[in-house]
Amino acid sequence: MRIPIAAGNWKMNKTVAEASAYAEALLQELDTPGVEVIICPPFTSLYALSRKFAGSSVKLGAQNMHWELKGAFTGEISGSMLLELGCEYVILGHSERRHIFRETAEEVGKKVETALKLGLRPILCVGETLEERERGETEAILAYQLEKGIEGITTFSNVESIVIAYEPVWAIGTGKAATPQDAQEAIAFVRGKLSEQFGSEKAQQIRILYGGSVSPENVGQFVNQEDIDGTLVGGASLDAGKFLDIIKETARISGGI
Ligand SMILES: O=C[C@H](O)COP(=O)(O)O
Repeated sequence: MRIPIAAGNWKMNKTVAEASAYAEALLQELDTPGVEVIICPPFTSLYALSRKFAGSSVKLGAQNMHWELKGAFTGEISGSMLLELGCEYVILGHSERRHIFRETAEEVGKKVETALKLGLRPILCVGETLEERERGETEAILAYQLEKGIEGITTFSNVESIVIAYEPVWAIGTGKAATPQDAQEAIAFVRGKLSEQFGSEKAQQIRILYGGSVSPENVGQFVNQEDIDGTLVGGASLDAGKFLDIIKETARISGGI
């Protein structure tokens, strides 16, 4: 049984004061034991939120990290620094990192490898652009990003701790979500690739999320799909009330595991 996830990626939003107020509002209302809730704030709010969420079921994630543990990498943050701040998860290879900051698939793979070695759980994002989809290249892109993302981890036994997020680039922040059928198809393809790499038993344990214009209104349709184990939410996670609705709907559709 794969426990569903509702993960909020705040991107570059919220000051420490705003993040703390959000955490208080979330904790006051949160009562959904069947869903794993993850908040990924900017680095600057991680320490404050780790204190707020201590003793609660809410998990903390970062939005990026470097593949090296320390050194002359101005402006970067290491996985061990994230662990010290109480992070359990780290988003890697988000499309904004790949497209705006030109992160390569190989670099993402190095980060995934380091995260798993440290015991940090990667949320590895994969997804095609609109042009790639229109050219019929969706599966080729997913296969490539996945292959490079996981190629360093075949020797590790904790591969099931990885989470994959399928985020079609054209659906991110546009209000135009993928159809649940298209998302299911892409995610089933990803699970098939994981199965080829790690065997079907491991692949069945790995959670795969959908991300891209998820809202309280459409989340149920995604979580209802056979291979979709939750959502990675951007814009709608910035409002504690909306994110709570997404968590509740995820719990309701998943049958309150
Ligand atoms: O990581 C989250 C995604 O980029 C989705 O963002 P969005 O929900 O604002 O479309």
